[in-house]
Amino acid sequence: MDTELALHYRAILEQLGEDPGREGLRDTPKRAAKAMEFLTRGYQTELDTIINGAIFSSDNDEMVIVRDIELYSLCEHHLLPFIGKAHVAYIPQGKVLGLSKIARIVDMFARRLQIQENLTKQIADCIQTVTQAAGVAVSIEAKHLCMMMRGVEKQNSVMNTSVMLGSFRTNQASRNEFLQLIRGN
Ligand SMILES: Nc1nc2c(ncn2[C@@H]2O[C@H](COP(=O)(O)OP(=O)(O)OP(=O)(O)O)[C@@H](O)[C@H]2O)c(=O)[nH]1
Ligand SMILES: [Zn+2]
Repeated sequence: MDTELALHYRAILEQLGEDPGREGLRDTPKRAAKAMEFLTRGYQTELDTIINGAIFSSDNDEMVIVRDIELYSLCEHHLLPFIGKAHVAYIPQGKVLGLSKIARIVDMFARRLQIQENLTKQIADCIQTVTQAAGVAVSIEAKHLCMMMRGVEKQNSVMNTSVMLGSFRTNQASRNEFLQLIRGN
């Protein structure tokens, strides 16, 4: 029994002039539905489940930075992928977060229909809420297939977005340190 999503994919194939009954396409509606559910699984993700209590007391108040977290998302305008890297930093204030949880938070928001600016802000706000950090900085660089495969067809442009919260907004030195670290200096 095909899911409703699979039936819609079947209708799309018909609209494209294809024969959904031909051998190569017979299971495609089912596969495409499964793939789309995977690519948007962030809608089903519960923050508490991914954090799983991995917040630890610490008196370290120096910047924690996780660089080069790869991300795959879908642009909400064309449902085409955008692909890139996120860099996340925070300045702890009594609590630190399990390392993998930062990447899990990135995925939770990336695996939804997004624009890059909102994705960046949602990650920053979430890390702030979870850690109660003195400051949070998130930077994302990504290439958008909707600009590469279609439309304006620019192959090399990269979009950079960033969000700074708390002391990253008010303290130029923290901001500069973050920007320097994400450039790999
Ligand atoms: N700011 C922002 N824009 C995005 C993002 N992803 C896609 N877009 C843009 O969303 C816009 C949608 O513009 P429209 O004119 O409605 O759509 P379109 O006719 O398909 O536009 P073209 O891509 O220029 O052909 C385009 O400029 C896309 O490049 C994103 O993450 N952030
Ligand atoms: Zn797009």
